[in-house]
Amino acid sequence: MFSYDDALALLLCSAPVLPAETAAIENAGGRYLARPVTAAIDAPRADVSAMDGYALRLADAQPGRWLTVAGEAAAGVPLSHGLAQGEAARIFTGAHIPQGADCVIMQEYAERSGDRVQFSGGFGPASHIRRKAGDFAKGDILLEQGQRLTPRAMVALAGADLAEVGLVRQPGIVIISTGNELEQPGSAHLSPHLQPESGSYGVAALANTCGAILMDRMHGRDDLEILAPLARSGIDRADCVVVIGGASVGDHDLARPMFGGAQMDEKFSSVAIRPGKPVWFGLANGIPVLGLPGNPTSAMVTARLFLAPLLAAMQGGDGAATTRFLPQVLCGALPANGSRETFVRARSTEFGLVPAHNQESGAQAPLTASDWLIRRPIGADAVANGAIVPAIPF
Ligand SMILES: Nc1nc2c(c(=O)[nH]1)N[C@H]1C(S)=C(S)[C@@H](COP(=O)(O)OP(=O)(O)OC[C@H]3O[C@@H](n4cnc5c(N)ncnc54)[C@H](O)[C@@H]3O)O[C@H]1N2
Ligand code: MOO
Repeated sequence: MFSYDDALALLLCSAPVLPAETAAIENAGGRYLARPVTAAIDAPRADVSAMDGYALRLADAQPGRWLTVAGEAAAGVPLSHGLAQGEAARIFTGAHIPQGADCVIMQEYAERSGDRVQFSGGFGPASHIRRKAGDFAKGDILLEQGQRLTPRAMVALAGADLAEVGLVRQPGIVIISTGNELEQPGSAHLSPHLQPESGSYGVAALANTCGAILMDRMHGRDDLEILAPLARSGIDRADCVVVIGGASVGDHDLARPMFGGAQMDEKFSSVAIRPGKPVWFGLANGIPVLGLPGNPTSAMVTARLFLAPLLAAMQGGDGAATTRFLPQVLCGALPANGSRETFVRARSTEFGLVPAHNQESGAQAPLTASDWLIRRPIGADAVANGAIVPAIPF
């Protein structure tokens, strides 16, 4: 059996990176950069005011000294001339600093009388001037290749004055669920032997947050003659295929046999984790195929542990970074761990992470509130309330 770290490393080094394309920045949010982003302009473009007030020479600024207001500078509408000694310009946030001025005094300190102004304070130390290129300079690399365009990064991208950007193509995924007992949500009530196929809905939503596009969701009964064509259709169309269920060792577990017609290069099957031990991964005709255990909690945990990094890596991102465990405060206690690494479902609160009472791998309800996974190493000692534990958002 593989350890989680070894299985993840195998998956990441065999993940094919998809080709690049150019896209309008409107559609770039959440996607991965195929090339670094270089600023086309300075920001700010010139020295600009950070406040509404008056621009002047600091040497002229003394309490009670009247200066002549020589005009107005607003954002986008600069003063057409420089400032002479003894002059001030009315200025607004974002306006270019007039030539000759070296500070801005906030209007709260100003007393205005006709075209004269004097100040009661505000003479420093802040000059309230944002310097030309103080944020970034033309030619600076603002975003690296492989970086994901977060909402925050989108500001810098647009601020760099770029209309288009080089991105890695989004992976199209096909999800295949298996099982005679499963029926589309909304129909399971028709028979006591049916239950809703829930796993694919969670996995599809997770894949979506990872930048993938759901091409198709297919379901097949536990019959190789039904499942093999679904597998074929998946690897013929998709960049990545996810199979849910049929991963274990039972007579009806056909997730791997269904790819029998393809050239299957299996990288791992069975990982020493709980939940999710039967998770498996391989390349079928070169297409990544991830097999998730059918139990809904197991499917979601393994999707988070393997599908999220896989999709990041396929988009040229840092797959390992998606599962970087962070120190978190435990709110509650956890027992000693056994011979498989355990990923405990927990809920974040202001006091720390509270483990869910129900840690069953077949559970569905605890998933609604469990927004973190706590990692428990093999053989770990029991931990008490307040301990620092490694965890990732779930
Ligand atoms: N003899 C052994 N039996 C089992 C082992 C083992 O090592 N030896 N492993 C257990 C573990 S761990 C898991 S996890 C399960 C997972 O097995 P499968 O991937 O084959 O899952 P299924 O048997 O297809 O289904 C398990 C369970 O989950 C329900 N299910 C399946 N798919 C979905 C779906 N898309 N949506 C909602 N629910 C789903 C299914 O109805 C079953 O109840 O195997 C253990 N057995
Ligand atoms: O993945 Mo199974 O997770 O332990 O029920």
